[in-house]
Amino acid sequence: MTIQRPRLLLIDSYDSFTFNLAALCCTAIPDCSIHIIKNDQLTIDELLPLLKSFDAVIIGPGPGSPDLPEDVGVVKDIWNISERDLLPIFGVCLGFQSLVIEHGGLLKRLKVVKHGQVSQIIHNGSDIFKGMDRVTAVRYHSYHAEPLSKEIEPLAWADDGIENGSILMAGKHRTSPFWGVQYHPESVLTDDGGLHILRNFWSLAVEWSQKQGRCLSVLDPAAMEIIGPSWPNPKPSALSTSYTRTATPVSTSVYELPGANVISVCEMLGVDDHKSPFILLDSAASPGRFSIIASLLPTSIQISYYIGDVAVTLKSGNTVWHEPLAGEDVWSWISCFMQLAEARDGCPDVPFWGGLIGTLSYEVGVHSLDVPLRHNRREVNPHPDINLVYVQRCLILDTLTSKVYIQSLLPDDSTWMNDMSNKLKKLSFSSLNTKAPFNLQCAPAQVDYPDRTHYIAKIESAQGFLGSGDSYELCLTAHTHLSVPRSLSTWERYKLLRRGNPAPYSAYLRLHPSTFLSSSPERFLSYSRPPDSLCQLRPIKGTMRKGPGITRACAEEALRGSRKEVAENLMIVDLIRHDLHSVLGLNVYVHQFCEIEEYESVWQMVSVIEGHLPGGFQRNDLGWEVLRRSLPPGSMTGAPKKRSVEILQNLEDEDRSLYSGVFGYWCVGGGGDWSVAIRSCFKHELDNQDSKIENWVIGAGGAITALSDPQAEWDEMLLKLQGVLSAFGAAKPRC
Ligand SMILES: C=C(O[C@@H]1C=C(C(=O)O)C=C[C@H]1O)C(=O)O
Ligand SMILES: NC(=O)CC[C@H](N)C(=O)O
Repeated sequence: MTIQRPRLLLIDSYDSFTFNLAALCCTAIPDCSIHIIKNDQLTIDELLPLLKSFDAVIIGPGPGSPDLPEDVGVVKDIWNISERDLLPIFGVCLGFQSLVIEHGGLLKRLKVVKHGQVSQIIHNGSDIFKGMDRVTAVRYHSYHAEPLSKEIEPLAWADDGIENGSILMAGKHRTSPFWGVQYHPESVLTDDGGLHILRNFWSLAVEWSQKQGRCLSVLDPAAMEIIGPSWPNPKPSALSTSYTRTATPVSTSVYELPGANVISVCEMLGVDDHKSPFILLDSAASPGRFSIIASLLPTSIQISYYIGDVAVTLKSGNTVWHEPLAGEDVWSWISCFMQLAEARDGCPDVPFWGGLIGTLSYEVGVHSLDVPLRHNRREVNPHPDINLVYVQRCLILDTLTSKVYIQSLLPDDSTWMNDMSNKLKKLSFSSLNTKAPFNLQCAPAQVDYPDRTHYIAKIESAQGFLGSGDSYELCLTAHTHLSVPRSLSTWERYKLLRRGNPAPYSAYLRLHPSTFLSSSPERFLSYSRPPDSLCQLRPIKGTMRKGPGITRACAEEALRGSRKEVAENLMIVDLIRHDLHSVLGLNVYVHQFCEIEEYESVWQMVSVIEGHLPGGFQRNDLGWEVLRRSLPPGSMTGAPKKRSVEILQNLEDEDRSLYSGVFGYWCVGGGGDWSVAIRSCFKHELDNQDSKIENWVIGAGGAITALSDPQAEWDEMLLKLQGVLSAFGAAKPRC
């Protein structure tokens, strides 16, 4: 006799914590398989026959109200299934609210909403709380449900004191096998209230099913077709596995060059030739370590793509051609390109051997969430959404060991490599220290700041969406436009930015038709080379100005000690865990939670979330798949991501474009590193022509929560602008 694995169905209401819940279920119920569907994927009539093949249903959290069919979809109907279709169901937050109100309860708004707040849960130690003592749990809700009939039996409460009084935190149906919790069992800061509750639910569910003599039907292929495979389910490689390829060998030579600095190497490689593209990913401050400088050939292939195009545009020298996507998406096209470019035998000490480097716009992520883009965007935003160059020769500077690596993917490239090594040896590094003064006169820019009244009105309107349960946190941003006399080259401008605001993820990317300068402190996603790839994300939430007397201890008290700041960070940590779990399955953990890190002009509160790609996976594009499924960066949207992005599309006045997208690389060895495009500026080449003025854009913003003070958020936005404005000789904005 074969023993059937427990089979769960998770109904997702477009939340950003769903895969955390799936991971918790899989930990609580060993060897279970879990299928995830969206709440609007099937009608109740389509769903009913499928339920016979499941042991239990989990109904996840989500934005909006359990009263609105467009927010809860099929969840509204599931509580009314007939006696003979009954099966155990567990609802979380929106799912729990729905359970209560569909059984005669009342939905109310909290006077003080709870987003990312930890509460003590008061319970009587019975039923799903059996064997549990003190429970602290994280809450993300604007509504709460009050049972009015005897059908729902309360099981737990939180005491919100004068804010909201006593709020129902858990309950069960008196006769049907339905349970639910208002808090989030899957949050990283929920303790025993997570795993233990789900284990108890499962015991009660099994007990109920045995009593009823409930037998599971097989999940036939037709049903599998409808609900899809179980999670996790990494997409198969975009390239047919029957294709055999020989990986390109990487040639490397290594030199110890104490004092080697990025600026002089770039100048040696011809950065001053402004007609040609140039690529520098610059670790200009800790914790950055390696700086990557491409040595592009006149024929280096540039790949660009605008959302909506049916082909990718390639350019090599003066030749431009288009490769049709042929029904695939651009992600798969790039994935195939990189699988064909796979390389081997590079130096294991360096993260990049060659590969694609460039930018992905914020709207690439918006589009992949299926959120509509602005209609006229191509007329007003001329920057490509994807803009990458294929780097076959590069120099890597290791700031820790002072080693310089010369690398080439081209066959028989020893002449170039020898030439490089001779040139490097001739550079007198000591005299070119980057801190040495250089005399750049920067004519002041004319700065068109966002309008304060307008921005504050938007903050208030964002807070309206937090009150209505549509979002738990919204990262609101705006562009500042600069008109600058054309007195400095973009490279000189970068040197000013780097000196004023050295950052771990600095960059100078001159990639026709866009020029992008970055002093970003935020890594989005890095993935090391397979096999045994490690994915790491480092979201930042919590920003404090540095200044006299503002020590690390002050920053720790103001950021780590603040309920508001920790809640903002926690929400993004939970969201990023979900993004990572979505592709990687169970192996995701929080490596660092809310640590204070020091940057040139600000203190930042940073968390680190890591995950392993499934063991034995030899594919070199799984990191790319994580990137595809995780954009836009959660720290730049808020949670739940999809609804928050929809709201922001309406609240913000223009495309974010390169700002708050990502920039970085995908190495031919399979690793990658992408940073969040913040504390950066960009301009379009069209602008480079005859006018004496050039136009730059700087984006800035911050996370708005229910606890935000609009004036303080405006000041924080100006603070983030400041580091970049210093490279434009612009007057300090008034805070
Ligand atoms: C929105 C920006 O930064 C984001 C918001 C932060 C915050 O709210 O503290 C911190 C880093 C970024 O994730 C920006 O720099 O423009
Ligand atoms: N996390 C949730 O499911 C939230 C439910 C609902 N949107 C609320 O805000 O109350």
